[in-house]
Amino acid sequence: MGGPPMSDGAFARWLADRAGQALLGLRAEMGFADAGALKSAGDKVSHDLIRTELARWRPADAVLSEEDEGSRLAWAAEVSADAVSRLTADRVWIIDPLDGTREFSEEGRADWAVHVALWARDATTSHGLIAGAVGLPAQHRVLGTDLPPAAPSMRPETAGGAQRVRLAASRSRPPVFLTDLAAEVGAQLVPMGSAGAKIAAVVTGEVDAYIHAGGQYEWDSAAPVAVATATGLHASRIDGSALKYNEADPRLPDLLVCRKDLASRLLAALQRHCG
Ligand SMILES: Nc1ncnc2c1ncn2[C@@H]1O[C@H](COP(=O)(O)O)[C@@H](OP(=O)(O)O)[C@H]1O
Ligand SMILES: [Mg+2]
Repeated sequence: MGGPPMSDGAFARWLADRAGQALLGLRAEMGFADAGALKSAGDKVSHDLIRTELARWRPADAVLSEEDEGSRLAWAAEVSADAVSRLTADRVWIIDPLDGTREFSEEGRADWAVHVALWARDATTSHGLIAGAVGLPAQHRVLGTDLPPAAPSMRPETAGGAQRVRLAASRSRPPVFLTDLAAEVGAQLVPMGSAGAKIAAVVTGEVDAYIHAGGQYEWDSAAPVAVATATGLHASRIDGSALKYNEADPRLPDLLVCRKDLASRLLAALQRHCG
């Protein structure tokens, strides 16, 4: 029996795909009658699988996973063994075993994802991420930095003028300022679950941008941001500053991911609405 792919990018893809297949199997086995039970089982099955494979194939690396006990704590407050090791480690896997847990539990929805990213101390990128994969099991695809998709091109303008910007946002917790911002820039809001699914939709050109504010953690965006930047997209905080990963405090409450040609226009609008 062969082992998993050796390069970190191909390994991230392999892991995201394996976890995604397990999650599809769980949906088929449990059905949708008990959403709470399906969500809990999904988080656990995917986390356990990824944790086990990382321990087996990358034993020297540290891990930050949404589903680890104490993962949301800032390191300075209450120190768990994992929090200490990841802050001194040279390589840290940042994992969201099931992003869009709510959508995973709703029959027919495909906007949920598995996130596997690798942060490295000696990375030359501003975010520090050197590999990542976003599994979209119900869409039967995995996007990864090992084979980054081509950057989406600008859409042709209509005869009557510029196309409306399609702006993805949370279905359940969109930023309070977003309706006003969308009206100002003439954007159409596209509600969608999962940060990974929304960033994947920007990568594939199904939408033009994703804006989030009001709360999120590093694992919600690490893997999809690694793929987005490998593809040549803009990814930053909503004030334009760099996204940083493997910080002592894992909260990373806001971000903008979009085509590069839209970045200055959207950052200027963000400055007016929440600067
Ligand atoms: N205000 C907030 N505070 C904390 N996490 C948030 C948040 N808004 C969104 N998120 C997290 O970001 C991910 C995408 O959210 P959404 O689908 O609403 O866009 C979800 O991850 P999980 O599904 O992994 O919990 C969700 O929990
Ligand atoms: Mg998440």
